[in-house]
Amino acid sequence: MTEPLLEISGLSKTFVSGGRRVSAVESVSFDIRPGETVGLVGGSGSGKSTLARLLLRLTPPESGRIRFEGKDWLDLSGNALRRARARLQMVFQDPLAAFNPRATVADVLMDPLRIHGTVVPAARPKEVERLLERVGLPSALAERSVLDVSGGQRQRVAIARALATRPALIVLDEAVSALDVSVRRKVLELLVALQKENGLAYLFISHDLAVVRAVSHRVLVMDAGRIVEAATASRIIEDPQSDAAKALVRAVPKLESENDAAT
Ligand SMILES: Nc1ncnc2c1ncn2[C@@H]1O[C@H](COP(=O)(O)OP(=O)(O)OP(=O)(O)O)[C@@H](O)[C@H]1O
Repeated sequence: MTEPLLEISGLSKTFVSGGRRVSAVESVSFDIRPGETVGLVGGSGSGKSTLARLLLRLTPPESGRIRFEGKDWLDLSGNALRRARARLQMVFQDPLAAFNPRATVADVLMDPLRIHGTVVPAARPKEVERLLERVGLPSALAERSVLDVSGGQRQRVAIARALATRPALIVLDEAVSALDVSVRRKVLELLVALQKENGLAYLFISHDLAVVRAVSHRVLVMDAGRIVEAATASRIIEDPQSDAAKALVRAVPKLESENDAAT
């Protein structure tokens, strides 16, 4: 069996706010294999974004281990960390929050190429064109301001930026949640196609089980900081065990009728 790409064990994070302790992530353990999409679903406040932030090392855990591509991810620093970061990228719900609002699409894509030295400077404009093409955008978009493209195009630019450093894993945190149904479906199709081409793995985080079902090989259900259920999306939809999964399944028929309305 293939070695896991990412191995998380016993990961915990507590916040203290207003004198109250909140166990945002509690003893979370799971693996992701190369080329696999793991869906992470849960209601508001269940700990999904905190888990993503721990994974990206945007916040340190209290305890637990993360191994990524065979290395102790939490121990890496300096150049080794920079090299490893290229392999683990993230796409957020609102790419504008992560982009410089004065940037052009080309600037957004040039940044990671420069920071990670992915291609030599002379080859960067061509690489920008290639990245745009891979996410289904015309090369003419390169000179446009990031403020001047549609929400769907902007999310494709965010995916292209993540791809720029040739990652093995992309964490997508509510990455299609702000898009309308037909644009969302096209972006999901793009993610699946890119995975087939490149053997990418995804951690696909969403509050929406219907969206997670469309892309995930396996789904983890999170509730109050813990993983309370793990199975295929179809199994969870047909036979949810936990209260959290039951609540997420109840929300699915409504979304399916929205999808029908859009077709
Ligand atoms: N910086 C922080 N300080 C204090 N508490 C926090 C902080 N970040 C998250 N929390 C708390 O941790 C818990 C988990 O939050 P988190 O944002 O990870 O959940 P989520 O599943 O991503 O929710 P949502 O889908 O609403 O974003 C919540 O109770 C939240 O209030």
